[in-house]
Amino acid sequence: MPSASTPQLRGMALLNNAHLNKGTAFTEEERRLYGLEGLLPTQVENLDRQVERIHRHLEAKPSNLERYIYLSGLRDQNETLFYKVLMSNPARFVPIVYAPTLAAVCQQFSHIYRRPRGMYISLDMRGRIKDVLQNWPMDNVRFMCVTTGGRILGLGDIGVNGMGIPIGKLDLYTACGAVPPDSLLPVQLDIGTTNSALRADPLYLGLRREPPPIEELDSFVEEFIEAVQEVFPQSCIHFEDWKGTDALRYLKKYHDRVLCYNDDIQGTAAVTLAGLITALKIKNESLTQQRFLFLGAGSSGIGTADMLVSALKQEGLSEQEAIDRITLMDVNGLLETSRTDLLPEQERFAKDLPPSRDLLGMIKTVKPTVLIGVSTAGGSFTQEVVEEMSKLNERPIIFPLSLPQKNGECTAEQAYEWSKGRALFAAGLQYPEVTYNDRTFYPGQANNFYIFPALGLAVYATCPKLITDEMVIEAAQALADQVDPAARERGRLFPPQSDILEVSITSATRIAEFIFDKNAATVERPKDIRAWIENLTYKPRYTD
Ligand SMILES: O=C([O-])CC(=O)C(=O)O
Ligand SMILES: [Mg+2]
Repeated sequence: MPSASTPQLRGMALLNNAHLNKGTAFTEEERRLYGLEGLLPTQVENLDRQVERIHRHLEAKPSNLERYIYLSGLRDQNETLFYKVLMSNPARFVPIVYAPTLAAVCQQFSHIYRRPRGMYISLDMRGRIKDVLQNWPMDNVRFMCVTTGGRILGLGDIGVNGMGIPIGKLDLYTACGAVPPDSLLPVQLDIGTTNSALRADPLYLGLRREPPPIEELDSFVEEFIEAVQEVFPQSCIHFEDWKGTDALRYLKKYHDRVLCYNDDIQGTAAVTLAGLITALKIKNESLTQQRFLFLGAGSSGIGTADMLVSALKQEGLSEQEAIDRITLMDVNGLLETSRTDLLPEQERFAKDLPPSRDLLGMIKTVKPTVLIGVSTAGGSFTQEVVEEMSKLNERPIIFPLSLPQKNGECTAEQAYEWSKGRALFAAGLQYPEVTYNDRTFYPGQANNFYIFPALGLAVYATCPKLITDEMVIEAAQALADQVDPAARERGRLFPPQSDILEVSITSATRIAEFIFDKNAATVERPKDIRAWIENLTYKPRYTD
């Protein structure tokens, strides 16, 4: 991709450069100047007219997967137009370039593959990762979204097919947070895959081997992290959709060493916390009055539980008091002290209770006010579970967060129906409004896209050396504070997606302020932080 110092491209080379191409929007003068005359139809159009045509193309497509493929092609032809389309209607396009369509995209990634995007760093490149990173044409990389594909959404290990996720997450940095796209680099660490069906697929694009033992993986990741520090010293490493144990281990290892962030741990935790803060404003209760039960104790479950402990401590509880409020169950049952399979991060939450695999029984024992699902066990919040929560609580807080839809612990309709309209509900995906007993309910989408684009924009602007949990909690607070009382009145837990850019800029301003207050920024504090941030944001428009 070109930078300011790139010599002016001409003719077909200019039309084939997605970064500089304007297509039919090249003016007559530009067409003369750059050898484009005769290469374009006569009409000179503006960006809005071009967007209109794209909308028509998209309408004619039979599925969101086809729309995704079409939009990826558009990005390869004309980046400005691609982002203009996305930003013209985020509520419509986020579900296409991101969840839920991304689940289908990732499952078929090797089959629908068209052109390379981002970087693929494989185990075979050990010892040379630094040289390989230097092949990337841009040197101002500020965010790398990195996956191994080890746990993509609720799809398990899908190896390099997971590359759809870093691409999609980074699209949202721009579409929802206006972070300039040329500062973003999607990365797939190809470590092989445990998925034998994929390895047997002749079209599969990754290494056909099992992932290496842990020590080997650790040294590969270490070489990668070190190489990033040298080649892109300003870049934040955004870990996404690694196998749960890897996610927890590497965040712990690197969070106070390099600028990094784990979206599944910290982002999911922050958006859940934001939803809780809003739900508690509706209930007029405090966080310290709650008891939390989690189904799922992987990276998202533990990450959210850890962040709750931090938030409860900020509200005055001791660490032990905070931990006592939180109970977790996973596929092997309750996290309790006799279990021998727990990670250190999980052991801290182990209860002195007998073993149990019975969610309903656990609800009766613990009497939670908040039930959170991060288990990928579709349908596990049964009617009995929701009814028991509703027996214990006037307004039960029920967040089935697992993705994709078939992995969700219950649907919005089920939660409202089984709780007789009393549940305060958020899911990982956006459900349409639900009408129950003549009342309309607005299910929230507790998705980390309310957090990472805003946090990313704040980090882009302030250049801190590390991302701390406190900054992430500030992001949650900033989000919750943007749900106004009238919206809360209608049971809404999150701001509308249609305003996502405005929401992200407001959050980013708050987070940046916080970073300056903590003396964690490495740039000078401006007088008007919001205006300064707005000035740094990417605007999809053609430049001369
Ligand atoms: O990608 C999403 O929509 C949420 C997420 O991080 C995950 O499920 O891993
Ligand atoms: Mg994720």
